[in-house]
Amino acid sequence: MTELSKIRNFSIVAHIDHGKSTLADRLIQETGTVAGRDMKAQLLDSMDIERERGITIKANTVRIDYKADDGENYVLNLIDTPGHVDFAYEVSRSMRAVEGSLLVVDSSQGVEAQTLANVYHAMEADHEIVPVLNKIDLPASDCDRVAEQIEDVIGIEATGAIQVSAKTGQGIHETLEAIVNELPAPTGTRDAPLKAMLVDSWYDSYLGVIVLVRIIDGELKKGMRVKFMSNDTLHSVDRIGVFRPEMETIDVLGPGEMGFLTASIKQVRDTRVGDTITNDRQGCEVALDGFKPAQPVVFCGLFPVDSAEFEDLRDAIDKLALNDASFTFEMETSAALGFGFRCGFLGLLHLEVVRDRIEREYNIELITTAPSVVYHVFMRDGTMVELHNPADMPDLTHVDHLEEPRIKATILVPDEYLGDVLKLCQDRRGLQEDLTYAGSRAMAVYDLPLNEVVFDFYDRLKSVTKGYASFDYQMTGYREDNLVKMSILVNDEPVDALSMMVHRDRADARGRAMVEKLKDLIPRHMFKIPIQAAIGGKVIARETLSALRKDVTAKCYGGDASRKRKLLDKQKKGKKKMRQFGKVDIPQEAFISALKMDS
Ligand SMILES: Nc1nc2c(ncn2[C@@H]2O[C@H](COP(=O)(O)OP(=O)(O)OP(=O)(O)O)[C@@H](O)[C@H]2O)c(=O)[nH]1
Repeated sequence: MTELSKIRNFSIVAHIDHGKSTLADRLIQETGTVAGRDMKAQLLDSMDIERERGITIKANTVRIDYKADDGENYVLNLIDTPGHVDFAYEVSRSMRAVEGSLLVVDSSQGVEAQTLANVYHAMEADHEIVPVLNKIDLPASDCDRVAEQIEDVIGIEATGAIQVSAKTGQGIHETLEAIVNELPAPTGTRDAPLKAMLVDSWYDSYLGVIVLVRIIDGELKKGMRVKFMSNDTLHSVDRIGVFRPEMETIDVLGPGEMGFLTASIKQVRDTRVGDTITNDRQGCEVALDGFKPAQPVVFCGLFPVDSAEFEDLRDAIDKLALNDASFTFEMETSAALGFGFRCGFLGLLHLEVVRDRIEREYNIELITTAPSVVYHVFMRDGTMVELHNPADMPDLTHVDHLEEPRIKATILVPDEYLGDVLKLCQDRRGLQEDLTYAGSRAMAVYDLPLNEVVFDFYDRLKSVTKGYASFDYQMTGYREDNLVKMSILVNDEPVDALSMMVHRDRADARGRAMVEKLKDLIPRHMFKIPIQAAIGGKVIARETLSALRKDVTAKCYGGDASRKRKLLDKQKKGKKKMRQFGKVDIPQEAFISALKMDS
């Protein structure tokens, strides 16, 4: 057990790619926590996908022993936090488990949108913040300019900021000294009942659920019976330990310390992040302020391309959910796509990560339907229903009005692209809230409907600014607007998987674009096929797919029966990849392509 005054708990906050993981690796390496030859790049990013995409998803932690220049031995607990907007919630909750942060800014780039978003989380958690200017080995590095920008935009003193190259190792020693000397030690009482914060949990196939904890007061020992205060469940602690970064079991964790416990817990869902863990008897009286659970904000349907793989998909989703309590799912059937699941995600990146993992780790090819946000539908009888799927829109005669989720988006962009960014935001029904300048960069703050952002906003933003813009958002609440459900009818039959919610003013343009696209995607049949977009009973756009006149067997001059059969068989095979709608076959790719909003 370590004395409180010798413990420092901290996180690193940074914009994506500014070098957070590289710096963490260096700190670990410099202190000899991992022998040089065991060092692989990006030690803390554990999942393959994280490594490939270079993004950190699951919060992780590592305990570092450091003998400081004052001759004392310190224990430094570094909590790793995800850097992407979708996981802002994980950032804010893990911040509450530590007392300080290193603010890492790439000195060749400067402050970006996620620098701001993440540093605000640190400030909200009352952190002491130590600024670190990274990548000073790069020729474009300009520490004075970036320090000034940090002072201007964030409002923290940065003239004396530590100058670091996580690549060459320069400034790493100074960083360790700053952690010891500038960050506060934790406080807590050893001879009090146990009070520990459940910081995170994940599923491990050997050990079951692993729970990351921060001890506030008291001691956590192996063999103890503990209570999770949110639901009064009791557990026997099998094992406790720390990450260095590999797991090492120890006997006791005291106040101020961070580590893990296992207690034969079967599912991540049985643990609530932010919960308070205490003794089963005579525990602490007041629980820590609970955190609100993360709410999925983007929903979409996942269907197997090959309907025979539905059970495999169910299996994959069950397994993924073991480790990801923020992802929700329920079974869905669609006339067009068969059996699948309607799934809820924290954001688009989260959706992509889950979809990639299903395709890659479980080898199931998927059809993803259009992502939709959650609308609030206010009925005439005064009740409100949440609408997760446009196909479930109630009968309009019972609906009073609709509300849609809005976000506050912060975009940082070099001056020369500002015009394009403002236009993009305007096009997406954005309302400007603020526009300021820091050096040659502009910061625009917009109030936008989430619905206009989930699809391809980020891609468009990247492309109009050649990748120079950075973007971050937070949900702000719901607002009423003139929203309607647009249905698509093929040969006079409504096709549910293609219906979507749109703003009334945009409906005509969307409808037109959609029917034109479908006309290209649906093959011609023996008869004429009208393709229509409609709101309620009113058709707002229409195309007609002309009839196919040629009979495929016509070339066979009646004579050769086997050849004729072969041709018909071939035609039948081709049909398998289609879904029949009334009398019309719609190829599967039509569902995805038609919904893509490339303007
Ligand atoms: N030249 C130079 N490159 C660096 C330095 N530090 C990090 N990099 C590079 O910058 C890139 C991003 O570094 P990461 O450590 O992955 O960035 P990150 O902030 O952890 O990114 P996420 O984990 O995706 O949030 C990598 O290619 C690093 O090799 C540095 O001091 N100098």
